[in-house]
Amino acid sequence: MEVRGLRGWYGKSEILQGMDFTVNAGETVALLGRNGVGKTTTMRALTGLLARTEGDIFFEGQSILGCPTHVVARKGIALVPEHRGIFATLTVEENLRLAARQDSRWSVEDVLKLFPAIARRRSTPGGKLSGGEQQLLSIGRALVTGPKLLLLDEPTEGLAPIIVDQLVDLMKTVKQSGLSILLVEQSLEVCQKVADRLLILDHGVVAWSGTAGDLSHDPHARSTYLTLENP
Ligand SMILES: Nc1ncnc2c1ncn2[C@@H]1O[C@H](COP(=O)(O)OP(=O)(O)OP(=O)(O)O)[C@@H](O)[C@H]1O
Repeated sequence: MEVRGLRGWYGKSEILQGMDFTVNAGETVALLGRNGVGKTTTMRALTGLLARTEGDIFFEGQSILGCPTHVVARKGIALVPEHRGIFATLTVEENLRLAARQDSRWSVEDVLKLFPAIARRRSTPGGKLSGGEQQLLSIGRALVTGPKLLLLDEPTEGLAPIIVDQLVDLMKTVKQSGLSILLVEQSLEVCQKVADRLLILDHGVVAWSGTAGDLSHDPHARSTYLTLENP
C-alpha cells in the first residue's frame, strides 16, 4: 500500500493533513502517536469509512481513494476495528462462517486450529467471550475473508499481559504467512516484538519513522511525539 498526501476531515476539522507512507508486501508497520492524533481516522480513511478524503491511496498499484468499504475489502484489505465488531448473539463458529469467503487461504477450520482459545468456545455466543477472546475472534473473522493486508486498530488495548503475549504470537504467525499488517499500537514493547517499522503520527502527518531500535535510541522523538504511557 502506498499513501500519498492523504488528507481527511470530520466536518470542517482537517484531521489528516498530508500523510505519506508505504506498507510493503509482507511487512508489519506500526502506527503510533498521542491520543487523538488521528490513528483510527487513518484506518478509516484507508478503508473508505471517512466521508471526505483527498490525496491518494494505492493498493497493488491501483488507486482506492474514495472506493466504498466493500470494494476495498474485496481488494484484500481487512480492518479489525477498535471495538471489534463481532455479533454478540451468534456463536464463535457462526461469526467465522458468516465472514468466510471461499477463495480465502484461511478457512474457518484453519482459524480454529490457529486459535485454540476460541476453538474451545466455538459454540459460545460472541457476547459471552472475554475481551481477549473477542479480539482473537475478530482477527479470525478478518483472516477468513482472505486479506492481503490486515489493519489492526489497537488490538492489545485493555487486555491482560498474558493475552497480549498470545496476540503477539498470533501476529507473528500471521506475518510469517506473508500477510502485510498495519497496526495501531500504543505499546512500544509490542511494536518491538512484531513491527518491522514504526510511523509516528503528529499534527496529521507522519512526523517520525524508523525501527523500534531507532526509537529506543531517540529520547527526543519519544518525548516529543509519544505520551508518558508509552514505556
Ligand atoms: N466521528 C467523529 N466526528 C468528529 N470528530 C471525530 C470523530 N472521531 C474522532 N474525531 C476527532 O478526530 C481526532 C482524531 O481522532 P482519532 O480517533 O483518529 O484519534 P486516535 O489517534 O485514534 O486516538 P485514540 O488513541 O484516542 O484512539 C480527535 O480529535 C477526535 O476527537
